[in-house]
Order: sequence, then C-alpha cells, then structure tokens
Amino acid sequence: MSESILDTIYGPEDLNNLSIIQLEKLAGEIRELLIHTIAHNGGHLAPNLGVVELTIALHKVFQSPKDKIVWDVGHQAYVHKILTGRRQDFSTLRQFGGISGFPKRCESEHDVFGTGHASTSISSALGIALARDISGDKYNVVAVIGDGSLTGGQAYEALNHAGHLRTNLTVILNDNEMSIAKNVGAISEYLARIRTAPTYSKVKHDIEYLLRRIPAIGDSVLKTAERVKDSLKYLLVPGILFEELGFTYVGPIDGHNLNTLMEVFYTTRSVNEPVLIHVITCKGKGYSPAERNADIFHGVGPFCVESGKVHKNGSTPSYTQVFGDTLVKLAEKNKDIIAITAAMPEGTGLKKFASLFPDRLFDVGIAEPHAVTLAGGMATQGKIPVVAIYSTFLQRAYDQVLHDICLQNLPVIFILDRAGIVGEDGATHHGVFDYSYLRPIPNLTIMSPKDENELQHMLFTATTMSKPVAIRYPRGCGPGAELEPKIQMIESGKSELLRPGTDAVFYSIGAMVEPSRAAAELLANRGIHAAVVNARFVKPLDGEMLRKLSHDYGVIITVEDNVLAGGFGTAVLEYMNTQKFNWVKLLRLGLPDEFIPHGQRSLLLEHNGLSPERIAASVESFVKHSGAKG
Ligand SMILES: Cc1ncc(C[n+]2csc(CCOP(=O)(O)OP(=O)(O)O)c2C)c(N)n1
Ligand SMILES: CC(=O)[C@@H](O)[C@H](O)COP(=O)(O)O
Ligand SMILES: [Mg+2]
Repeated sequence: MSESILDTIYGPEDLNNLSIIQLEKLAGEIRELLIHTIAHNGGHLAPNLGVVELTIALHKVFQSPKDKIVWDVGHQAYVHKILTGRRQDFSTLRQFGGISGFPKRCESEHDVFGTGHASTSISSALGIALARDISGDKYNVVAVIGDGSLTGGQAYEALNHAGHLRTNLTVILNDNEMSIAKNVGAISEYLARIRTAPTYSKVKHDIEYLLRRIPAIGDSVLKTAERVKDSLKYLLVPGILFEELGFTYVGPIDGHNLNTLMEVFYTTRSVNEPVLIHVITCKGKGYSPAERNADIFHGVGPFCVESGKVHKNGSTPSYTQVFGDTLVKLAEKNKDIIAITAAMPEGTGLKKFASLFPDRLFDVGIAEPHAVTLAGGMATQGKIPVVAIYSTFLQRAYDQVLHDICLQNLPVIFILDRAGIVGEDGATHHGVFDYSYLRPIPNLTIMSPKDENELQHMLFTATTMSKPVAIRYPRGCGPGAELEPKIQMIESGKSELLRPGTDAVFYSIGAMVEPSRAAAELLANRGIHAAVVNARFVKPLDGEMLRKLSHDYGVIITVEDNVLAGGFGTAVLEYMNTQKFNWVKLLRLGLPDEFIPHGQRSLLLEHNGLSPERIAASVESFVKHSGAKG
C-alpha cells in the first residue's frame, strides 16, 4: 500500500515539494482523519470537510507563520492544525488537556489570533497588516471568513475601514451557502446571485479567446480591447458590493479545485491593495451524511462513520428542548410572543416554534446586537419578544441589553442557553460571566431554574412581568425532573427551602442546586446537617429568606457555575454587608478568575470544585475551620 502522504506532514513546509496529484491524495487522507477523529471526539465536521483544499492551497502558497492566516470563528481550522504540526495530537481534539477546537495563540505560532466568536477575522487581520506596515515588515495577511460570519456587523466595520486603506490584505470568503442552518438575509441572497454568475476564470477565458481572434492589427486594438476587458470585467464583476467598498473582488472560484485556488492566491498575494476572493465550497464535502445534513454535522457529537448515525444520549429532554416546547405552548395562547434567534434556531430550540409560527420567529443571522435592539423596537409596540442567545454570544450585545432594553424598561425576555460550563468548545464558549455582566444593570430580573420543570414556570412568569427578564440555563439535560402539566407563576424574588438542616445552609442557584443537594447528603454522613435553599433569583435577591437564614444558621454557602467575581455569591456578600450581618460566615463556591479550558463539562465542574464531592469537602473544611461545628 502506498505510503500515506499525511504521515510525512509535520509542518506546512512539507507541502512545498508535493505535486498536484499528491496534494489531492493528501486531501483525501485529511478527510479520512477528520471523519474518524470527529466520529469519536465530536466536533465541527462539516465546516472542516468543506475547507480541505482551501486550507492546503493556503499553506502551499502562503508561508505561515511568516504570512499570517486568521480563521473567522475558527471552528473550521482543524485542517490548518493538521498541517501546522498538530497532526500527531489531532486525536486529542477538544479533549481536556488536548488541542482546542479553535485557533489558540498559546497552542501554536501558526494560530495568529484566537477566535471562537464570529465576524472578527477581518478586524484582527487588518490590525496585523497595519502593524506590519508601521514596522516596515513584509508578509501577507489573510482572513478566512464564512458566508454566515459575513452576516455579522463587525465584518462590515472592518471591510469599511480596510477598503479605505491601500494595504496588502486578502479576505477569503468561504461561501458554502450555510451558517449553521441555511444562511439568512440580503447578503446571503446577494451571494447566491453571485454564485450563479459565470465564474471569473470562465469570463476571463472567454474574453481572452475573443481578443485572440481579433487579427493582430497593431497595439491600439489590443489596448482598446484590454480596456474593454477591464470595463467588461467591471460590469461582469459580480462582487460589486465589495468593489464599492474598496476591495478588488476575485471570483467566484471553485473552492475544491487546488489548481485554481493556488493560481489565484499566487496572483493576488503580491497585490498591495485589499483583495476579496470569493470561494465556493461544499459544507461536508467528501462524507455524504455531512453533505446531506450539513446542519446536523455542523457541530456534531460522536457518530457511527458507516451509518452516519449520531449517538443519542438518552431520552431526557434537555433544557433547550423544554424551553422550545414551553414557548410553543405559551405562544399558542399569547399572540404577542415573538421569538428571535441570531443564526442558532436549532441550538436554541426554536425549530418547532419556527414551524408552527413562521411569522413570529425572526432569525437575524449572526447579529446579536441587532437581535436585541430589534426586540426592543417590537416591545415598544406591545409585543413580548423572547431573544434566545447563548450566554457567551450575548456578551456581544451588552450595550444593547443595557441601553436599548433595560434603561427603557422594555419587556424583553433574554434566554441565555449554554450558560455555565459548556464543555468541549472551551473558553470562548463557556457562559460563565452572565450573572456578573447582567447583575449591575438596573430594571433587569435574573432567574436560573434548578431543573427543567422550574424552567417552564420561570418562562411563563417572565411573559407576565412586563419588564426585562433574563433566564439562564446550561447546555444539555438537567436532573430530569418530571414536567408538571400545569405551568405556574413563580413569585418574583422568592426562593424555596428544599431541605432542612441545622449546621449550615446552601443558598444555591440554577444548575448548582442539585449538586448542592447531593453534597448535603454526603455531609449528613459526616455529621454535618446542611439545609438547602433554591435561590431561583440572582436579582432581586430574596431578602426575607436571607435574613432568616442569617439568624437561623449563621453559616451560608453559595454555589454558582459563574465566576465568583461579581457573581451570585458576591450579591449575597453585598447583602450581608449592607444589612450589617457581620456574624454570618459566608463561603462562596464558584469559578475562579481565569478562563476555563475545554473538556467534558462534568470533568471541568469537578476540576473547579463544583461536583458534589468537591462541594461537600469544601463545606466540611469550612464548617470545621470556622468553628461553626465542634
Ligand atoms: C458571535 C457568534 N455568534 C454565534 C456563533 C455560533 N456560530 C458558530 S459557527 C456559526 C455559523 C458560521 O457560518 P459560516 O461563517 O458560514 O461558517 P461555516 O460553518 O459555514 O463554515 C455560528 C452561528 C459564534 N461562533 N459567534
Ligand atoms: C462554532 C460555534 O460557535 C457553534 O457551532 C457552537 O460550537 C455550537 O455549540 P453547541 O454545540 O452547544 O450548540
Ligand atoms: Mg457557511
């Protein structure tokens, strides 16, 4: 059997002597590695299968790390990692201690900018290019951005700025017609029109063919013909939007044709002006289940390679599913309920809502700031907008939440899915800051359910409050609570006692209530009897309950899957201070002041002291050392 070419690749320089035939063989081997590794580890299979040739051509023509390549979002950078010295570690993809699923500067000199949130690549690439120019250095800078990420506003801020400057910057638009789902918006429709235009190389070929047939009667005709070609090119150039923004548009070109890709990259890399190369690719290329279902295989869990079947993890409905089902029930009765997503209808559980209420679901593309202010506009007209955005991605719309919604006290409901520790997506995706970034905002109520059943009650309550409300819950399943058939109101700002005790009390929030309850069971076996209270609200705090707990127990433990800085425990600390309850011994358990890496969620929780065993150990030590018990 011929030796694997992939086994000879330790860095991009190992591509230099490979022929087109060998590069094409290499592409096949990389696809095999992607499919089998992601079938085991999970990950972003379809996006990476779509950029195999593009990435090979990039590293064949541009000399990374001297030349800089920035990947937008970076979920499609696995091939880049395989070609830049991480082939041997690729089996550790997204595993604790293994390589990240996104570019990370600390992981490799080839990862010039850390990404994970969309639409930032042109900004950072331009920054690198301008720094280069200021230093008088010479190297190429390339940003690779997808059609979905091009629906994000920051991309236009950067295009606008770059187009104004005459500097060497290459933007590669990786257009596979897909975000996570089918792409939305006018930009996507524009790109669709371009995709059907004759490819640049065909038009160029046709014009040159015509020019060659004109009898050679002196330069004047050829010069005229060249001018015609240029003006014709201008007219035919489908990328007029980008040309008007100051970019030289090249494309559309076949993103799976290595020859074309390398020819265009060699031609454009020495141009000292911003160039946008429009590359057409197929998301999931080379693995038919992913080609057929690029949305399912966008970010996929472990699956069977032969059948393409994704391994299911149980029948317990996830928090996301309970949210989606509950919202449908509420929307059936309340016509004012509107749902808004930022390109994540599937991930936020809104597919069913979209199918039943197509006129009341708005997918704005990867445009979280716009999503929030759009909701504000709707709310001024009596609608009840429910904006479902992952906790980490809502960070992008902070001013909109504060200034456009809460300052005006508009009745918008924020659903922060993927809150807390998310898992294998790692530091760019953990939703561990939202208690801290939302708590300072006046007028905002912040709730977090202890289980799926309480989520449905909280969602219903939020639709009746006529004010800004945020509800946050983690990725995946909760404790698996029975869903009560009758959805009830929850009294605003009120917590609930779940378990009596004598020596201490847990005052815990959201997904940390169940682990606290389990920790209380462990402590009981060690002679420490801890009560458990489900706080329910981060804001407003339940002052009446806290006064009672302070007098009845004196030892309070808060537990949250949020950073301690400015989080839920800090809210309780501030309360104790304001009330001058100086006798209270308060232990705050939560996440440290550092970025949590990627890994299995349960492992990361344990690693950060938030598993029942670790919680129990911390409380046992605290109770003993604080003299609260024997
Ligand atoms: C600010 C932000 N919002 C949402 C996401 C979630 N997300 C990750 S990839 C993606 C779709 C990107 O589409 P595209 O740029 O076309 O890349 P493709 O997967 O098609 O290669 C989305 C919405 C994100 N990473 N960042
Ligand atoms: C790359 C990206 O940001 C999304 O694909 C994200 O990884 C989706 O996360 P979930 O798998 O939790 O929906
Ligand atoms: Mg895409």
